[in-house]
Amino acid sequence: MRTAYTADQIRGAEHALMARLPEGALMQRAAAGLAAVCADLLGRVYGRRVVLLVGSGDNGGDALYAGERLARRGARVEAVLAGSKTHEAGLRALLDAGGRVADGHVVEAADLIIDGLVGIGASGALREPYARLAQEANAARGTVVAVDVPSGVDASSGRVEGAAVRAGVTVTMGAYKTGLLVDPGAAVAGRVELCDIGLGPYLPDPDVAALTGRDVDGLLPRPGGESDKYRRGVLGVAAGSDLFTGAAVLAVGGALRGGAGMVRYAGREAPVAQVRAQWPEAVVTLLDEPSIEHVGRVQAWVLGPGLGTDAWAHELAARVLATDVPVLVDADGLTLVSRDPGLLRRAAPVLITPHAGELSRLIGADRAAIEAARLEHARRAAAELGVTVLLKGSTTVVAEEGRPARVNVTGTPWLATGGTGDVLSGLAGALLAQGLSCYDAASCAAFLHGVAGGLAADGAPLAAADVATAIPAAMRTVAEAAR
Ligand SMILES: NC(=O)C1=CN([C@@H]2O[C@H](COP(=O)(O)OP(=O)(O)OC[C@H]3O[C@@H](n4cnc5c(N)ncnc54)[C@H](OP(=O)(O)O)[C@@H]3O)[C@@H](O)[C@H]2O)[C@@H](O)CC1
Ligand SMILES: [K+]
Repeated sequence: MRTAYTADQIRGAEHALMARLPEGALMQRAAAGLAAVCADLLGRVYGRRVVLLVGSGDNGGDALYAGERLARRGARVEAVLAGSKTHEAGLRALLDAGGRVADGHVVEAADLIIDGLVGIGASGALREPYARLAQEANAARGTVVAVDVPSGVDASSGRVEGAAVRAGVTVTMGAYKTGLLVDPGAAVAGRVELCDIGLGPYLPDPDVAALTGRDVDGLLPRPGGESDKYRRGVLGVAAGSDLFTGAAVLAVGGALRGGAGMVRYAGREAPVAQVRAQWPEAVVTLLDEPSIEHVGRVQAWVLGPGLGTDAWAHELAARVLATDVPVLVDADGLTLVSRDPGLLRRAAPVLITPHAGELSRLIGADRAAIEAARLEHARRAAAELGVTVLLKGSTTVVAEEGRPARVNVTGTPWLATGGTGDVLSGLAGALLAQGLSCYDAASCAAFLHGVAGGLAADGAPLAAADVATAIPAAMRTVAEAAR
């Protein structure tokens, strides 16, 4: 499990650790780690041009001391002093080692640029001249190494307001910051290298966590010798309509590949015909009425993909949500519950799987605001609606009250195509039916869906059905990662 922390949590741990160490020791550890990564990136250090972008706080101090170390190894190090003040001891150390303060534009010609403008002490959008320097670094040919977080990224949320450094590598001190795992911050952090400065024992419970393949493998249900199709978990799927038959086919496909013992599909004529034709494995019930009375027992439901939003669909949604088993609500199901929030008031667990637009209707927030602060809005929705939220998008986030939010780190931009969400719903539903909690089912499904998308795409476009087909291979991939 990769864990990450807010700026305040990091600061608290740093204070506790600093109290036990001589002054400046932590910054020296940070600088040593940073310089080592930079030296690796440069290959040969001697004679290479390194530019330090130095802000007024300790983030600039880290950059200056790392610059000192590189200067001692023969690099030509120049510091651009951007702040109203500068870490004095750090600057002296750099100058003593042969480094210089830059006069004029040096960023463009650098082999390596160290972004020490701001770290966890930043607030709000980058001011000038920081914002201009961030843009110069982004336009330069040299590798950009961010200290702690790329400047312009809010360390606690991943939020970016205005300009931000786009790093090739981020060397983060002591522990991951939440903003390095959540877009848009994650997208500009590049490869993240964790520099151990001894913070571990002082860290509190994490703010967010990201599952690894090993974690997912450990959580996935495995059939035992005495398993039969009923004991392995039966999933009900209420999806599809005469207009949208494909959503039903894709959700059932995701569910069948997700390891459910059996999938019961219930729907209207056209999707029933399609599901029957595509998936002889599914047990299909044609619904004359919006009722699930004759569907048979299930351990969980997927409700909503392609279901439509008419009175018939509303009635079916009400019946499904009136059961006492976990329900995953997606797509049209989300539209129905946003019109009739009372439907979500039930004792059994609910997992909702919105994208930003669907979430905006559910909690009355602006879509762009949700995209900019995904974690905050997913948490808000979980608290306000009393459900588990899987917010889809550039970084998929799983939020549930009282637990650290989970951030998904797998996936490919090729997954942004019609129908992949239906596959995800089927997969997550299958995991729910097998007994995983909403929290674990959502985070494992997001992880596997991302891996399956990568395998299916392999650098080229994919169709949603390919993702469902690739789910077993994704499960084998996480099993191999765990070995
Ligand atoms: N503590 C430790 O033990 C260790 C800490 N370490 C390192 O220290 C970093 C934290 O250092 P920090 O607390 O000094 O804050 P930091 O991120 O440098 O920025 C603060 C300065 O930025 C400025 N500023 C703020 N917002 C701004 C904006 N929008 N646009 C422009 N300027 C803005 C603000 O200036 P002011 O507003 O006062 O002019 C303020 O002075 C941390 O990320 C890690 O790298 C490591 O060495 C490990 C040990
Ligand atoms: K930085």
